[in-house]
Amino acid sequence: MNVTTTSRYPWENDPLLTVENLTMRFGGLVAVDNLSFTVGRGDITALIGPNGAGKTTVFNCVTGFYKPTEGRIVMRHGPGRRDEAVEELTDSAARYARQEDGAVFLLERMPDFTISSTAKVARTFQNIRLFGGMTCLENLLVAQHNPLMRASGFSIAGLLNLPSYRSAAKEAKDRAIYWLEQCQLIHRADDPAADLPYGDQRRLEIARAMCSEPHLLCLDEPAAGLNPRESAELNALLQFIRSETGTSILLIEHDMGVVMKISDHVVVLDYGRKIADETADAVRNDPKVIAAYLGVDDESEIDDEDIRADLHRGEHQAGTQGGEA
Ligand SMILES: Nc1ncnc2c1ncn2[C@@H]1O[C@H](COP(=O)(O)OP(=O)(O)OP(=O)(O)O)[C@@H](O)[C@H]1O
Repeated sequence: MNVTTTSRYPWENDPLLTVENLTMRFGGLVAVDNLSFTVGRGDITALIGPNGAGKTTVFNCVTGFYKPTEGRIVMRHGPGRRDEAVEELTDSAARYARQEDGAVFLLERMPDFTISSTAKVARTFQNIRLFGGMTCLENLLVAQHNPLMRASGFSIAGLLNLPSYRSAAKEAKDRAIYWLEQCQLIHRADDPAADLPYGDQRRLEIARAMCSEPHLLCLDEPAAGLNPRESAELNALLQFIRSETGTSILLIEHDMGVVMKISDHVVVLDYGRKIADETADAVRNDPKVIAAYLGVDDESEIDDEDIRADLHRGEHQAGTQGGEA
């Protein structure tokens, strides 16, 4: 049975991911300090903060690259909070539990490859990690290696080219072509990934992640190094992904033009701690956020036009986003 609660924020009523009291220490350094936040189902949630605030460390914990020092990271398939199922799972030794209409996962217990294949969390990296010598199409087919291996019966059906394998292989290719089209890269399908301009490589990484049909897409600075036209194309692509596939997006981004235009919800970190957790509108006017970006301790001393202007980039368009209360 799902417990229904009504919260001030829509993302708390239908959470896809909850990060609960997450702490990550590296020796004496506390990179993430007792952090809790929620990613709403179908939302674009941004994680922002100054350099070294702990954003990538949070991604690495969510995607299983790091095992958190403390804390719980819950992923839910299917609607609702599923509080009872989450507590039962926590009390057991299991990593995940399936229900009739969904499943709950404790990501801190799962190895990284099952977080992507079973919990359906995909990610891109701050530094592009494509197979440069493979074509764009091949990069997208490699991303679907797991379902293809299953369909091949781990060799026999594939070797004999049985109908079940042929149909899985066709589906994988169709999916790859679909995402190349959506990312405006279909004309580069047979070119080596390394030959693509930087902005195209960033979109190819997103296409590759989408081929695994994730419920949650984690993007680490997808707008880094993009020119204004490419940033606008990225905004359109992320909004398309949300509206057409329902995939939720968790975004680390320094480009406030991207963050403020498309985010339903913004979480702000500073020195590993959460200092704001609000709609984009509320965050851009928050003195604590402006102070963190300026690196000043006394909020009353803030009067920096550049930071204010940066946080207000995209304000007009943000007002049109449905998720922003
Ligand atoms: N593997 C590691 N070992 C030791 N310290 C680490 C490790 N990974 C991150 N850190 C430290 O943790 C802190 C947070 O780093 P993190 O990369 O998460 O910040 P960030 O907010 O993503 O920064 P940026 O915006 O510059 O990418 C930093 O002080 C960093 O040096």
